[in-house]
Amino acid sequence: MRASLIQIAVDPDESVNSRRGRAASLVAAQRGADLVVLPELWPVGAFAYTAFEDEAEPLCGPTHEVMAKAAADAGVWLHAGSFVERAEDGALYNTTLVFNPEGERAAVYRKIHRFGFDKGEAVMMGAGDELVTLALPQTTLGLATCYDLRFPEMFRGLVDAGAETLVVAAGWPERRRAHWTLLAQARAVENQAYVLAVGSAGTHAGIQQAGHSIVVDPWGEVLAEAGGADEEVLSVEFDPGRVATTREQFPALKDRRLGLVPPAVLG
Ligand SMILES: O=C(O)CCC(=O)C(=O)O
Repeated sequence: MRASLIQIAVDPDESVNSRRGRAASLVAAQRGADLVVLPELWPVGAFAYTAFEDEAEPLCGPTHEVMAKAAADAGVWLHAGSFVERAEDGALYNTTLVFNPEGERAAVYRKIHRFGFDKGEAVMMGAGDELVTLALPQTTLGLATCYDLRFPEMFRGLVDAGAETLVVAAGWPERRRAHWTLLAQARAVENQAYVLAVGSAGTHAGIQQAGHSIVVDPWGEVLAEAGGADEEVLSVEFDPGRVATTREQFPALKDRRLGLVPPAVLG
């Protein structure tokens, strides 16, 4: 199976429309790949909070339209990163769309863990509450967005639902790049799954992006990593069958102890 991770640059000098067109061209150039993945909130920028309201789109808005066509033109499964969705009730969500090679929408995932503690996305957006997996012919994807990477229980939930390839679309800051790499490898090792983690490039809203998109195999080995924080397409061939063989040969997931008794409260 071949995947292309598009580590697109999010630059405030480029309009959202222009970046949409450029993203579509980058996707089109990946014909021959099985799966193409874009990062989190690439149309507007993950930290461009002041633009969220103005650039919010309905589910079937311009990003949906352009990405559906790009998937069909390239004939690929397209994980179109995420965009700022305005739901029918007016609430904003950090929403991921996946399209099949015919350009039909195959999955929608609303980011579950919102970043920012008491500001930014955490107060501006609603939280998704549904885990999303998607069966492709070669592997079952489990969908996650950026800050979700810090929550191992979410990934276990995805694995319990059948995920073999965990896709993380991010706008991860350079300041915490070491966490990005470490957590991507940890999620792969503990779940004996592939991790395809794509970040964005450039600097927006004063936040330098980490780039360094990374693909990790079910043994925790790094199969491919972007060279830095510039725009880059990271292409990788991987064997989805290695998830099953790794889980058979080193069956640690079978040794989980669920439902442990909580510690007694003393005194
Ligand atoms: O957890 C982090 O360090 C980064 C998370 C983040 O930037 C996001 O979710 O947008």
